[in-house]
Amino acid sequence: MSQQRHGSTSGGSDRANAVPAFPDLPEATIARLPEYLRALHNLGEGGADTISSEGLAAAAGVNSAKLRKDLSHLGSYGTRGVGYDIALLIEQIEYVLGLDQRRAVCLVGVGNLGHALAGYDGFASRGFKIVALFDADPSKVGERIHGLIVRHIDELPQVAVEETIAIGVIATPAGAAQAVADELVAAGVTSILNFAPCVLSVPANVDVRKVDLAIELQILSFHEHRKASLTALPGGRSATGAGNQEAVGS
Ligand SMILES: NC(=O)c1ccc[n+]([C@@H]2O[C@H](COP(=O)([O-])OP(=O)(O)OC[C@H]3O[C@@H](n4cnc5c(N)ncnc54)[C@H](O)[C@@H]3O)[C@@H](O)[C@H]2O)c1
Repeated sequence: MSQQRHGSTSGGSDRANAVPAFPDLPEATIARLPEYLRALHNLGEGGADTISSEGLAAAAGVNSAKLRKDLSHLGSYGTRGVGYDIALLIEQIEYVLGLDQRRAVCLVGVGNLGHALAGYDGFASRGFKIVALFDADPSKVGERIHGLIVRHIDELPQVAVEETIAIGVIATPAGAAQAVADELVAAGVTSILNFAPCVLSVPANVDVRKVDLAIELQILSFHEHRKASLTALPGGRSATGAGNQEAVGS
């Protein structure tokens, strides 16, 4: 779930040639771009310079026609018989996702989930640095987690300016999440990743994405239910093929 905003930018001259004036991308395409990026990095690290659309689609776990359509939105069509230039495509996707700029992240709520997120190396390796941790519980304030000291939530306005925090992650109980979102917005944060199981109300210029693993499990439960009902049909119809893969959160 998200409210997506598309800014406009002229970009540098090389990039302006590589990517059409800021592309207006379907939400589903935006959600798949990080999957393509991850697959491209893996392929590049494996020594490949180019990749066919079928190869990249298989590595990203999507259908190749969908991948070609997604990449055509970036003005990237590959070369017949050669495929896509991996380094160029990485540059194009990183540009569109804005990953060529450092984005400071803060985390609010340093409980069970917050501890795990604060210690996750995967953010830094993908260009996001958690620069501050906040909690309202005085017994947690001052605790050091992976080199960062937990600060009281009251320090958020000052730290948000000092660290130019762009993205706030909420890992508080649902009952506190709206108040925390309001504090993040008041501190100038315009993108929020919400792990709390609730809907946040935010101004139109603020983007929110929600992560809820329970919802993903409920969707898988639906598919289990559907498969069981198919095999229970007379004649025992059963699903075949490669199965469906969707990235969590897409
Ligand atoms: N999205 C998911 O898939 C997923 C998975 C697990 C947990 N969750 C959710 O994540 C949230 C955190 O779960 P948890 O198990 O870590 O909970 P927790 O109780 O261990 O931690 C919550 C932390 O938030 C802090 N907090 C409470 N109010 C605050 C406020 N106003 N300002 C700052 N900090 C505040 C608490 O002091 C505590 O440290 C819950 O909403 C939970 O439902 C989501």
